[in-house]
Amino acid sequence: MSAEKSTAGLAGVVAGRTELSSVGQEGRGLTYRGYAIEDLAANASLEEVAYLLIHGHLPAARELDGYRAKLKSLRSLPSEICSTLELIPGTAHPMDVLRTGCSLLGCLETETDPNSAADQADRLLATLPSMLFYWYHYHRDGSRIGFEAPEPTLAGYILHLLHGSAPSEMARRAMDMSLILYAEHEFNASTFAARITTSTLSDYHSAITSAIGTLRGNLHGGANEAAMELIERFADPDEAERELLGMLTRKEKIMGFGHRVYREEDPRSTIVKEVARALAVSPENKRLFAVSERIEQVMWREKRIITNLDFYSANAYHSLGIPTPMFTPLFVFARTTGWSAHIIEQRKDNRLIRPGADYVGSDPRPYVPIDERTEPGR
Ligand SMILES: CC(=O)SCCNC(=O)CCNC(=O)[C@H](O)C(C)(C)COP(=O)(O)OP(=O)(O)OC[C@H]1O[C@@H](n2cnc3c(N)ncnc32)[C@H](O)[C@@H]1OP(=O)(O)O
Ligand SMILES: O=C([O-])CC(=O)C(=O)O
Repeated sequence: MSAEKSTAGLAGVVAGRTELSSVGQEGRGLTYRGYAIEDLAANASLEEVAYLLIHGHLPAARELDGYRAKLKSLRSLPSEICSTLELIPGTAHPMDVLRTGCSLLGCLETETDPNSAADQADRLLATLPSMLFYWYHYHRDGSRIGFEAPEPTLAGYILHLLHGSAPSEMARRAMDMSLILYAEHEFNASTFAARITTSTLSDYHSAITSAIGTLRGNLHGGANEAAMELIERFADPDEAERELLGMLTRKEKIMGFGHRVYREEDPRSTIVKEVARALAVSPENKRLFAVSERIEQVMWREKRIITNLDFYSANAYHSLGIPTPMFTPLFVFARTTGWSAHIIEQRKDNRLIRPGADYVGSDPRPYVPIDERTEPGR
């Protein structure tokens, strides 16, 4: 591999320091502030993880109760946001809705104290699901939903607002686990975008708006939606195998596979695969799970490329009845915790992030007056 290819996309370049997560030490493994992702996913809730990331320690029972109550009290939207959500077309992508909603919240509740990022994070975490589902229901059937669902957790609130009724315990737990898995991941592209914006001394909402826009693309958060679209294309595992081989021959990218840091295993994929397996109860979801397993087998056999978190998350979300265009917004709800913690960390020891570039353009040349110029190719 040429030196140019090896560092293209900043691959392998260490761009700063963080206490928030360790990713892929020796090609595998993930910890949030030293706690293994396996332990957090099995035992914690998103609120515990959010508190850990943003405030620095796992909350004691009283702290957790207070934190949950605070988030619950912050769910209502200002009327200006509701009116704007009504104006955004129902055909917009939900990621664009969240990007706009976050930006508008920054206009209405502008951050003036850089030490208030944790409070800004609480408000945004609490309101992002309200924004998405207000917009969704308004454009689906004209209803203006309220925000008083009696759900103490973010996981329950998301499912309740989407479906309009209390979720099952199994669904609530699956959503909580998924949010934990998606919460934080070191210097991924969207987090780095948030840190770059923060490094200019910009405000909290600008940093998160940058991050949402960066997460939207298919090479990053958008991959969970693209993975679902792929899985749904195939009637059965044999068709999936045949078509996949063709895609690989044509050098097409298979969404939900590969990772910049993990080479042997994305530990979150192993966890979410079991969540997806448990949720795949209906014949239709069992079929989609079998198709997914075959795609995984073929990718490993042919290319030695692993599933990343996005692949089986797609199956899990589909089984939970979540519309595919809402998959990446769920990633936003979760990653807002990690982004916020990174904004706080960046501010603690800030220096403008501004890398250099190798100039590969023209040699110096004289300016040509406009009446002496010709159009290229003419
Ligand atoms: C939560 C997340 O954001 S995780 C990432 C989600 N994104 C996806 O799932 C999109 C699909 N995956 C990809 O495009 C890539 O694997 C990325 C963007 C995640 C990582 O990109 P990079 O680190 O630049 O890829 P990397 O250098 O490891 O690629 C090595 C080789 O494997 C190939 N490869 C990597 N991923 C895939 C894939 N999903 N499908 C097919 N081939 C792949 C590359 O094309 C490259 O082949 P080449 O050497 O012949 O050019
Ligand atoms: O770390 C990355 O490159 C992508 C990411 O956000 C994740 O895997 O959660």
